[in-house]
Amino acid sequence: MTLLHIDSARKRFGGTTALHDLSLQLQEGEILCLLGPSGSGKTTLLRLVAGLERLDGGSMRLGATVIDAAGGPFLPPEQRQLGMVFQDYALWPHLSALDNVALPLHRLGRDKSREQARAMLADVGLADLADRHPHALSGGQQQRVALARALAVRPRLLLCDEPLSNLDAGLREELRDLIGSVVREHGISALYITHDHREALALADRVGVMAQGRLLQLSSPRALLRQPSTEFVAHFTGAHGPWPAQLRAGRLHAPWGEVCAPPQCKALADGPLCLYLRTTALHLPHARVNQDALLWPVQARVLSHLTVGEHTELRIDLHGVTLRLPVSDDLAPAAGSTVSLRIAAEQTLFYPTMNPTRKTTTEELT
Ligand SMILES: Nc1ncnc2c1ncn2[C@@H]1O[C@H](COP(=O)(O)OP(=O)(O)OP(=O)(O)O)[C@@H](O)[C@H]1O
Repeated sequence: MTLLHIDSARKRFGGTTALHDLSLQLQEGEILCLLGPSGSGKTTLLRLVAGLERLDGGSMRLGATVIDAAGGPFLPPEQRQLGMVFQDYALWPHLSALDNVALPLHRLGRDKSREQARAMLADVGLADLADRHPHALSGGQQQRVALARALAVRPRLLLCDEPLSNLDAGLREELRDLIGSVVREHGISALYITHDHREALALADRVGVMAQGRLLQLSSPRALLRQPSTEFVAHFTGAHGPWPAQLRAGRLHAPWGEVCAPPQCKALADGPLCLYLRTTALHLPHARVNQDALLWPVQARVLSHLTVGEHTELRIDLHGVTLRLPVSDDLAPAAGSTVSLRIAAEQTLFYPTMNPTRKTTTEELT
């Protein structure tokens, strides 16, 4: 069942149009992540849903209730039954973790509200720190308190505005997984905004990619990875490229030579194309691959080795595009050497273009 209906939402700030007639629907129990670069309109959309801004065009419904319609009804934020988690935790500094979580439950009375707050703090792994004040908690712990506070009121919808962006990389993953599991356990729907595609892909049931106030694609993480609808979406969700290519009579002329065009080119007209790929489509010499797969042999130049946490990565130059490839420690060819790779052709992505050397930018989307 649909919980949140956003229908042709438009928002202007002076001469800037922050949202251009954006429509989407969020289902009950769904975690929907909005992903996009800075200025794409993510926060504006979240603030409109929260009731902190008003629509200039279109409408929004929460269940059967119209919460905002341009020139029509507007439901104040406090009547929308929403929970919110922000980047900066927004805890009361003079209250303990327990009292921060219990405060919005005050209608239940002191004992009951504290009992529920304690249970919620236990759900986010903070049972032992309930009596600490925010200044005595780490950033990650403060964000757990903020999450517990937002969920304690059993909101119909949880709104998260880049909740992990002030935390270190390791902690971000841990808290991302906690948010996902606690939100799902409580059966709550969430609208979650981020500019980190890994975060969105790991957490969401569906991801919406935004640029310049428009929704470019709304898909499951799997569909988004396999079939990004535009070059911009491919690039923004971590695909590498572009490599210029030419399609001619079932053959592909790529920088690494003339090869058999993969099935996904069938729908495309002959002519210049931009080719993108994810590192999962690149196989090292000894990697096991499906023998029936169409593989293109390529040579890449090793630029350097990087140690990323417990993993080693090779920085390679593949026909003019630099990318990082995870490798095992025992396979670490020297910088300056050449490494033979195979590209899983069926996992490559193609976009028609008039000028195969250009990179899509957000400006071009307007
Ligand atoms: N209160 C405001 N007054 C004027 N312009 C605004 C206001 N809020 C947002 N904008 C503009 O609207 C556009 C969308 O901004 P928004 O903050 O929604 O983007 P965002 O995707 O959330 O970016 P970020 O990731 O940097 O927060 C931007 O051009 C921004 O400058």
